[in-house]
Amino acid sequence: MTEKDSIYASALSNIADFAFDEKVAAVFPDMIQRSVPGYSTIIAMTGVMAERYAQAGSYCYDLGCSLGASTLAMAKQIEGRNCNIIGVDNSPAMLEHCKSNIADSGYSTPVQLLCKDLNEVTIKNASVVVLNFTLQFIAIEQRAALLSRIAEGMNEGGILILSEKILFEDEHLQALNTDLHHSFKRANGYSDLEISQKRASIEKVLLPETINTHQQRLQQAGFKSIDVWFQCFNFASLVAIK
Ligand SMILES: Nc1ncnc2c1ncn2[C@@H]1O[C@H](C[S@+](CC[C@H]([NH3+])C(=O)[O-])CC(=O)[O-])[C@@H](O)[C@H]1O
Ligand SMILES: O=C(O)C(=O)Cc1ccccc1
Repeated sequence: MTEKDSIYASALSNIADFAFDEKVAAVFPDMIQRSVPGYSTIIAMTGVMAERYAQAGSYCYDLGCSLGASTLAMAKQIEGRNCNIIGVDNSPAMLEHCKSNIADSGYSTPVQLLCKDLNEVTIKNASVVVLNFTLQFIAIEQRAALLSRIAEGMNEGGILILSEKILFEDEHLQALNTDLHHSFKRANGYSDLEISQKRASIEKVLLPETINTHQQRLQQAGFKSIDVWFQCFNFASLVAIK
């Protein structure tokens, strides 16, 4: 079973920038479940959408696959469909845990894991591409080029699933949703100290944008039909069809 996240439970004299190291990898399922409202729904529906859009003989990409949650949801739903899943992450610690999760799962869908930066990954013959809470960690000025490369590597009729922490243009809504997110974390057992120390550690590395910015960028990248299919407080998921 997964360990409990207590990384920010005691007062730290120096709060380092958040990194996907072994300490995080060991507690990641607990951390993300207790930190992202709607996480399990987004993962399960990623599988459901993959089932609908996966084209025979194509690739399904899980970009920023972490411990493989979205990969496994897809692997389950597309068994016997002659598709390959490619999971990519640039954290060796996360990918080690991912590898054993895939090995333990027993689904027949072939999965290949790559330890690579997303900017160096070739996307080709893709019918499903998943960016679940990953684009937010990519430098803002690199996001448009990455999405254009993804669109180029996708087949007509393919789907991109983009899940992100989001910002609000309206400052009242921004304050409200940040507050509701913190209440959600408190309800899941995180203390005020844990919430504020984690907030400081992700401040410079997790850079959210508005839904509007995401939609415009997806359109510019070449996607045709774009919609928000899920939102809970300051977390949202979009679909974009090529
Ligand atoms: N440049 C990069 N190249 C490759 N990987 C990267 C890069 N930057 C960050 N990552 C990887 O993106 C993942 C983001 S977590 C995704 C959760 C998963 N999708 C899930 O649905 O369970 C989201 C979160 O922790 O909020 C981490 O594993 C990083 O190592
Ligand atoms: O914990 C938070 O406040 C978040 O915004 C979500 C999150 C989840 C896992 C790693 C980094 C950020």
